[in-house]
Amino acid sequence: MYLGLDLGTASVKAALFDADGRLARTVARAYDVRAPMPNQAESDPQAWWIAVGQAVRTLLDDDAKSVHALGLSGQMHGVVLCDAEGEALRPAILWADARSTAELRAYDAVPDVRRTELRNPITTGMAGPTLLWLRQHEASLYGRARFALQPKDWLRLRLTGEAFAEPSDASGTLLYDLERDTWHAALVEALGLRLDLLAPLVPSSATAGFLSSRAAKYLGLPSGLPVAAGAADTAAALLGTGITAGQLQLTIGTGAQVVRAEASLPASRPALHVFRSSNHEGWYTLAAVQNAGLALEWARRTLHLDWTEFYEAAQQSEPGARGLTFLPYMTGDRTPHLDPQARGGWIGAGLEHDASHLARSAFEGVALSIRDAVRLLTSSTPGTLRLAGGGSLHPWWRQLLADILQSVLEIVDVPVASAYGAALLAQAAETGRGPRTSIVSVRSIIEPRADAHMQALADATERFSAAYTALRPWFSRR
Ligand SMILES: Nc1ncnc2c1ncn2[C@@H]1O[C@H](COP(=O)(O)OP(=O)(O)O)[C@@H](O)[C@H]1O
Ligand SMILES: O=C(CO)[C@@H](O)[C@H](O)COP(=O)(O)O
Repeated sequence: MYLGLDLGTASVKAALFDADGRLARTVARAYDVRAPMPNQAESDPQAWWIAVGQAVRTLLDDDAKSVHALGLSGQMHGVVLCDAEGEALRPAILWADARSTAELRAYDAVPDVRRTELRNPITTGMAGPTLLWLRQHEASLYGRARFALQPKDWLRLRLTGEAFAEPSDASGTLLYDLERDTWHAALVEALGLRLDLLAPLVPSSATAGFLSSRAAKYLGLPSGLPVAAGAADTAAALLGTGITAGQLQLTIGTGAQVVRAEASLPASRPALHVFRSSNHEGWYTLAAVQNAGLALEWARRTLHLDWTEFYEAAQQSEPGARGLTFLPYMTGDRTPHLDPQARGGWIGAGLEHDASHLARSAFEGVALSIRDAVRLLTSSTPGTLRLAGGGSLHPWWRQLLADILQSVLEIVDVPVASAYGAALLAQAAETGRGPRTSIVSVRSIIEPRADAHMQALADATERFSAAYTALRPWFSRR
């Protein structure tokens, strides 16, 4: 058996797969994302550690002795500032954090050629700008830290006692040279950041340490098991769902990611990311929707509804939510607007609206934001997208997505694609043979409808775009 651990933004997913790639069981444990100040998003790594322990111990049952190796995947871009043993010096600063707006200017001073080698827009929430913020605002912690790690690399340090990074997460830090496929030492130096904070790089499918006796006891596993370097959650999901060059995937979790796997290193395009995949040679272009499950969760909590009630309320409203618009930009927007100052909320509420319209417009707003990302990535309406992620499971929501995207959605039979990708990397690390091809198959297909309610959705689309355009100057003055 192979254990895949996906350290997501909202929860950790632990999943056990047999050597043929069949899912045996999966367990999730949630933790909090906090905003101590406006524009911030943090999580406590100790809460991650507790959730990992609970999830793995619950998952294992009697299978502990049959586990051959572990692999990790995790939320991208964030920073855990820690000591040599992985003791976090402060809460992790996450991808959804926009505190580093002023620090983005430091990248302007870097010669263009180096910026091009990053192949990515300069945005808040990425490790580079976050480290610039930490150097400026928490200089003593910054000076004292031994490592600045991405979340799953921090988890691996806690599991093995060794610190490593790997290309799929490192390429999402704005400190990585996509052309030479290594840390961008010259850029790190030009920014005045500490290169020694970045861990040595190994391939995603390499063994990057062995389970320490302390961690083994904590998880209920044998000590000495190989732990694969693993991959960023999006890269792991691509491996898990078996997407190949040219195919498109939509993952919906806390954020949503629209991804096209690429056979060669793509040129950079405004408001789109280019990251390394988990293969030795492979990349993907990513349109990043900053607020998906995160915005729905916010709306649901604000309306004091549980998920079942939230879906029921939304289905009681007519399409278009009787003219109500919801902007989901709770933590700013990446694709397409690259606007960390943007914010969310309901616009156009009148006495004719009730909770059902508020709920329906929240789902429509998130779907329309995903539509914007899809359009920017593909410049058209894509025929088919493969769907993954814990925020994409409800049948009514899937149909609404297909209708708003006007694309066919393929539903695969592995609910935890990133954890599956992590387990495939664990198997590759143990066998030394490179990741096996995913065995997932398409279980069902959601066809977009083209009936009467499409006019209401078309009107909602127009209102949604106009609302952001009208509000952009107001957001920038906030
Ligand atoms: N029934 C649901 N419908 C839509 N979104 C949901 C539902 N339940 C949870 N979510 C949202 O989906 C996200 C969890 O999905 P998951 O793939 O586990 O995310 P992550 O990898 O970010 O932890 C959370 O942001 C949560 O608010
Ligand atoms: O920000 C990105 C990609 O740019 C995400 O891949 C994050 O890593 C969040 O993932 P989820 O927690 O939403 O799955």
